[in-house]
Amino acid sequence: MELGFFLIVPFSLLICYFLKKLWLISHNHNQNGESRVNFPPGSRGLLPYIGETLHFVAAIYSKHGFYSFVQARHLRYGNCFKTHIFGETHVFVSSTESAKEILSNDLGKFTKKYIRSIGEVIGSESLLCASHKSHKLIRRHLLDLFTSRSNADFTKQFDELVVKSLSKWEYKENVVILDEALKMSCKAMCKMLLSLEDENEVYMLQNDVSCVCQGMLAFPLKFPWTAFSKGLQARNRIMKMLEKMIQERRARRHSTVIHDSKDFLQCLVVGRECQPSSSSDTEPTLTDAQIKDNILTMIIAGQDTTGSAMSWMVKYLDDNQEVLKALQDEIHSLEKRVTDKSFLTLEDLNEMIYAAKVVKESLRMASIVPWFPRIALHDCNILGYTIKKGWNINVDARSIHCDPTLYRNPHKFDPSRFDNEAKAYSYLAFGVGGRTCLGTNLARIMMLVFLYRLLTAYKWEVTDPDSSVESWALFSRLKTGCPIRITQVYNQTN
Ligand code: HEM
Repeated sequence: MELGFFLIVPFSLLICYFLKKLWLISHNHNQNGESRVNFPPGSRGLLPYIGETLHFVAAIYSKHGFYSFVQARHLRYGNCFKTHIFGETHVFVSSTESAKEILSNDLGKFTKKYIRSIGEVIGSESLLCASHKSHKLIRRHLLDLFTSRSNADFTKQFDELVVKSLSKWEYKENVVILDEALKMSCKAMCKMLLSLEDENEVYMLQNDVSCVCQGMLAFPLKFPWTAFSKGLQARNRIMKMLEKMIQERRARRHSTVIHDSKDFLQCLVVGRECQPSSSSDTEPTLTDAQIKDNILTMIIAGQDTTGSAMSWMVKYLDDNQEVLKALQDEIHSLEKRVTDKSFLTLEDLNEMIYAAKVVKESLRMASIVPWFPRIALHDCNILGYTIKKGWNINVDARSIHCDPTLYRNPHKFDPSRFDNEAKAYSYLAFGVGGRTCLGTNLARIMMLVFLYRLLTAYKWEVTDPDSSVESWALFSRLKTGCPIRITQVYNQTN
């Protein structure tokens, strides 16, 4: 009787298995129960909702960070694969053709999508989360602020700030580039957006922004001790501060006292009086909620990315002394021409031809924003595979940046590869299309000014070469933060 039972169970399971297979074949479905159309390769995991979520979370905590999850599957399946995480299907694509189709989005087949916790913490009116229609309006208003005049003002402001910050290193031996770069980029954003300069206020805002960033990545659990709740609380404090500032700006508008702060907030509050507007006169101005959410968005988008990029750049230069030498030669010859002036100008930066390539190559190698999330609005076909409406489709910028058919010897740090124009859609450090980074020029300015001042003020060497990445970070960040040992450079003028 017992033996019979032990034979019947596996036998029945076997029969069930074959029946299911027969059913799937007759109904034109594959083993996962999907219709036999050509879906991208990849695994949906063993359990329905969980899918490959646990693998993804394990990658987040690994030495190589969350991107290692994508990288492993890219190696296994190629330029297009699918996975199932947090109950949703995600497709990753990494060819220039697919990047063009998705990012240019000429046919309106895709839209941007962020997970719920991101939307709640950064705000539903943020450029990152707003509906297609609102996004267009907000983006047009913000674009008006990034003029050549504001770039020129920003160059001077940022240079002043870097000179001041670097002078404080004089009595230090060791400096962590990421910490210093985050402070500098946060101060720069506060000044440009809000004319906020008070050290304490900037410090408090930086802490709140960091809580918001952590909340954006956290599980949306609203208990007082969770990162998500802390992110929301920090957001509320920032919103209150911005509300107060907006009221002050409105009051100033009617006052007879002349104020010279023409920061971004002022321009957005006062509207087209301040802007040589390209947006039509009939276009609605932004609501307070839109202004507040997008000031917060710009602080986050501008601070963390640029801070991380600077620390990667210093690490790559330290790892590649011959590049550092060529860069030093360029900067020292420029230094001879600019020493008489107090601060760098945009024209000076335009002369930093090799340095600009160093910046570009650092951003390619680091791929600070490793993939760009979108969602398919209709069933469609990408690289010969069927993509279902509602699936997440991510353009894997990092794989494109490391594709040996696009970049020879892609893991070598070689700025001179940009002597020639890169192939269309192969360089995605700032994205492409209607969602391209608004701060591309600002980021370049910050990185060039920082390079110039670092190389002319100090000699340095990285003291911890570890290239592990931080586990829970919004953007790709070095875990060590890139610590350096510095010695001051004394030139003839000292
Ligand atoms: C090295 C520094 C930076 C990098 C690598 C970077 C990268 C990017 C990328 C890749 C995107 C597009 C993402 C997508 O298409 O899904 C983006 C969007 C954006 N970036 Fe940056 N960024 C940097 C600095 C800045 C700065 C300084 C600002 C300052 C305002 C800024 C503001 C924005 C905004 C507002 C968006 C959203 C644009 C939209 O959705 O229409 N970024 N950035």
